[in-house]
Amino acid sequence: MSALLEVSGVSVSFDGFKAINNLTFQIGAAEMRAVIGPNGAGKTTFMDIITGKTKPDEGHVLWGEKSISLLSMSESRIAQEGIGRKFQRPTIFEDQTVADNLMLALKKNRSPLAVLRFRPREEDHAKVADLAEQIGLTAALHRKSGELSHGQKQWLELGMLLAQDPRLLLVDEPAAGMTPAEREHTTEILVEAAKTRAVVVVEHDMEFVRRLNCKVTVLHEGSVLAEGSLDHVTANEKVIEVYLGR
Ligand SMILES: Nc1ncnc2c1ncn2[C@@H]1O[C@H](COP(=O)(O)OP(=O)(O)OP(=O)(O)O)[C@@H](O)[C@H]1O
Repeated sequence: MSALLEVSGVSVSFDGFKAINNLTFQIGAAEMRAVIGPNGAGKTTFMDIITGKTKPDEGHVLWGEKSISLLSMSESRIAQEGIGRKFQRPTIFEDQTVADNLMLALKKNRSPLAVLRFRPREEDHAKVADLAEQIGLTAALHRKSGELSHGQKQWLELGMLLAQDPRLLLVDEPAAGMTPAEREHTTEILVEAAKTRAVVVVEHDMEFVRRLNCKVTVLHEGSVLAEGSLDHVTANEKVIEVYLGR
């Protein structure tokens, strides 16, 4: 399987402190990956590098079939390439309905004039209905988004990201603050999404990671400490020492 994203030998320092240290990482075009690691391991910085927010001091970040470098691209250019990121805090339009939020997020020509002239067509309504189904919000389509529960808001934001049809979706702690039932539904959305795209989930909750049932990358001090199935990495002595705290 050829990689969709290939990170190699990447390092970045902040005031002399190496937050990412010779990091190597690959993900395929339709793959789910969990990234775990103790606080300060470099998980956020790793995602910042992929999305162009932070530029590394050295290394390569190659993207797609043509292995183009993401390093010289702006954040918005990288987003256009098909890399979507979900932060912990949802950024939905609370005064708008679920349907409106999804409609606004559809992949469209985003020039100001095009946005003003945008009149949804039948296919756009169908896409919105499809997305609502994927995130389990069909019954809430016409509710104001501000009235949704915490979990529902997170799903709506996932739906808005999926509306852009990213090839790689980066998700930061999707299960934080959710009830067990909400976590289960979140797992389903992500597992489904990873059938047709790459999904990287940064998560502290081991039960959640177990249910994702995917390869796990353990970061420590800015490098990959271990990689493999959850059982494989949690049996690793170094991982037990630094992460599981024994
Ligand atoms: N802009 C910055 N300036 C200085 N130091 C930074 C900066 N960004 C991150 N760091 C440091 O780099 C290290 C890695 O941070 P990062 O936030 O990537 O870790 P993390 O694995 O996401 O941690 P957490 O699980 O707590 O979110 C930390 O020691 C952090 O203090």
